[in-house]
Amino acid sequence: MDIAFTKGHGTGNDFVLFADPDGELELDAAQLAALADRHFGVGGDGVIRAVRSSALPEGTAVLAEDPDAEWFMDYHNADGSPAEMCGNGIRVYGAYLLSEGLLELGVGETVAIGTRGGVRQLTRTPDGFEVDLGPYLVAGEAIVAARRLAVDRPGLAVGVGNPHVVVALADDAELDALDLGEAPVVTPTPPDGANVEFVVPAEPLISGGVGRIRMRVHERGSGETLSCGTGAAAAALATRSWAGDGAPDAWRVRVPGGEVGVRVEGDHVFLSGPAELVFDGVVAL
Ligand SMILES: N[C@@H](CCC[C@H](N)C(=O)O)C(=O)O
Repeated sequence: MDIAFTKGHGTGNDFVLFADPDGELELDAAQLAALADRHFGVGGDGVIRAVRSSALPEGTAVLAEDPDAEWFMDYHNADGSPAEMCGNGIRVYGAYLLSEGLLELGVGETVAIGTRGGVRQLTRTPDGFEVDLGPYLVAGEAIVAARRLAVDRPGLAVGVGNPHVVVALADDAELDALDLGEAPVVTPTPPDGANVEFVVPAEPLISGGVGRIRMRVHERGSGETLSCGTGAAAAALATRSWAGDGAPDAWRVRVPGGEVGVRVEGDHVFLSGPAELVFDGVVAL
């Protein structure tokens, strides 16, 4: 079977995207992992299928939540496992729908997109997209061990549609020394696994009313990546909660692949950043 794909990324978090509007291509986990394989396939941190919500069983709940959510982001990690949400992926998905002529959206306009985590509102901005990640939950403590981390550290569980555990480190040297080639061990084990973010404050933490942090991430199902949008939101939310009263609502999160913006409004958290399409091709599966 030949699949026409587009390769895209958001701050270096890269994806293989393909269109299957009517839900005719049900790829299994091994086929999805083969697409994402960096040696034997196209290569990516995840695979995104553009499919109409009406063509999927999950779409029933999505369309009940928002009948305007015509398109569903069918997201899978590099190992072929499904995930509820992808913050970088949904921006790249927006760019892909536009480039394929499947969506019309002017700057400042918003579209509803279905995901396994529910409907997300995606707004086109002059330099990319902003997504409303919805209501967040900062709750639950854990202990995290990682290679080259001298002592285990406390972690804070954050839910933004998908599960995260955020760990504060002392400084850049400690962050740079981490070996994320192996998954950090989180205790107690999260029932559905977790993405794990390690953060350090910038110096100063807050300038011009904006909080600034650096982050590295080990993603569930994908390993260490150059960026994770939902992870950046989780990292900003955790740092904001540690900072206490008076902490800013706006954050800039530096990741190995660039920088994204996070802002908190009420009980919702928003993520903004670029979305790049890099090349198209056809791959035989
Ligand atoms: N890179 C994504 C998150 C992708 C899903 C994640 N690995 C999970 O399993 O929850 C992002 O930008 O948010």
